[in-house]
Amino acid sequence: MNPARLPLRHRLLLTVLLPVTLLVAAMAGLFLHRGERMTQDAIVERGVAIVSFFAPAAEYGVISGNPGILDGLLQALVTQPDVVAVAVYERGGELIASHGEARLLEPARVKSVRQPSRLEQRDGRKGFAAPVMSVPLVVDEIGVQEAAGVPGPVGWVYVELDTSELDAEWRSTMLTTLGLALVTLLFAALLATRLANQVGRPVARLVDAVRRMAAGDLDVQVPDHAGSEELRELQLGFNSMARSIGSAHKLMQAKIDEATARLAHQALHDPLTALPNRRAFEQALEEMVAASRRADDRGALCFIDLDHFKAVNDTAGHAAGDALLRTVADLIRQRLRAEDIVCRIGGDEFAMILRGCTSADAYRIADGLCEAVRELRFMWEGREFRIGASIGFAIIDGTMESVAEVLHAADHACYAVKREGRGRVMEYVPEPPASSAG
Ligand SMILES: Nc1nc2c(ncn2[C@@H]2O[C@H](COP(=O)(O)OP(=O)(O)OP(=O)(O)O)[C@@H](O)[C@H]2O)c(=O)[nH]1
Repeated sequence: MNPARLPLRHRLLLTVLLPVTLLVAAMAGLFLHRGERMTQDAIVERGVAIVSFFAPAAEYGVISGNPGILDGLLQALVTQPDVVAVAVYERGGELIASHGEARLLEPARVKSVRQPSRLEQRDGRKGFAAPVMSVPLVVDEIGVQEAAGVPGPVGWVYVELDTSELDAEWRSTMLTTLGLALVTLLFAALLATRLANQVGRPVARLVDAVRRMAAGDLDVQVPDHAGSEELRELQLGFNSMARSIGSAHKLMQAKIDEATARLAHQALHDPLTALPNRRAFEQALEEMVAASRRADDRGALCFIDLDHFKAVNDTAGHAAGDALLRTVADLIRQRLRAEDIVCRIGGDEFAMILRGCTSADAYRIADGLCEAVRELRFMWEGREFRIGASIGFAIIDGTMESVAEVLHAADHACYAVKREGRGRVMEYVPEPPASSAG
């Protein structure tokens, strides 16, 4: 596991807890180890001290072989709080006197002892033994003095101590130490968790918010109440930055939507008259023709070509021609029903798609328009201009195969009006099929 890949919160926890745990464990271990050694050493020292004192004191009793002499000494020893058994052996290994119940006593081992020492320890007890040495005296011309040479032991003493109370005390000290170490670790863990939460959580939320922003969620905000002032500033800064980016994005999106709508409108409308253009006209006509073939939906396509429009352009200029085109567009628009469509399909050419009408209806509407254009008095810089309109129409009733056929029919009718003198309305009449020569 690579610690660098851990989340920040876990890394903070690890950084604080690992050294603290190691330190507490090392301190507790050292304390327990040294404490135990010192306690055991003190007990051994005491046991050795007791047998060291006991051996010379028992010398006379051992040499005399009289247990009665040793009795008082043994009684005094067992009154010591931790001394539970004492025993005295003579040179041959025979037990001379004893007191208390010795559990670890092995006479053979006692007799092998050459100096005060610990023999055995088990079940909360420790056994100590020491040789009883007798220093023989010689009487010479100087007086009474110790004989030369190393004498052998004349007997042995044995003392057994009960250390269970000390052991229990030591166990309790050990448990207290371990408990303290545990409490210290828990406290450290609590502080580390708080620290990790105070720093790690806000940072994790910020990271998450940045990711959501990158994924397109620009309304994202983070809570701004982190414990540390620097983090709080970071949170507030992020929120204000996110708000700015969000509103800039919304503004930009609104402009894009507006531009897109404008482009879409421009693509389908004539800039001069604001009427639907040729493209929109073709779409509308396709729908109308499809509807007429699908259902019994009748309509009419009218082509309007202005008469003598060029004269206005030539006499009063292009601006006048433009103004006149706008006037005529308004005129046609005002005369149409809501369900009808009027488009500018060329220079001075307009087209109307009339829905749900018969041939008579279409004629009436077109004728009314023709009359209105004829009546129009267009004024430009104090001069009056008059124009006319030639209108040809074709009925859309599902009998024609295609849009092209309908277009051709209306155009044909309009051309016929132009040819026959302008200024009126004519319906397209299909030519009768050529009769077969009889
Ligand atoms: N002002 C203006 N003139 C245009 C525009 N588009 C085309 N024209 C002009 O409109 C005229 C149309 O020509 P015609 O239809 O032959 O002119 P007309 O006098 O109506 O002829 P008839 O239809 O035979 O009566 C041309 O002179 C074009 O230059 C435009 O957007 N603005």
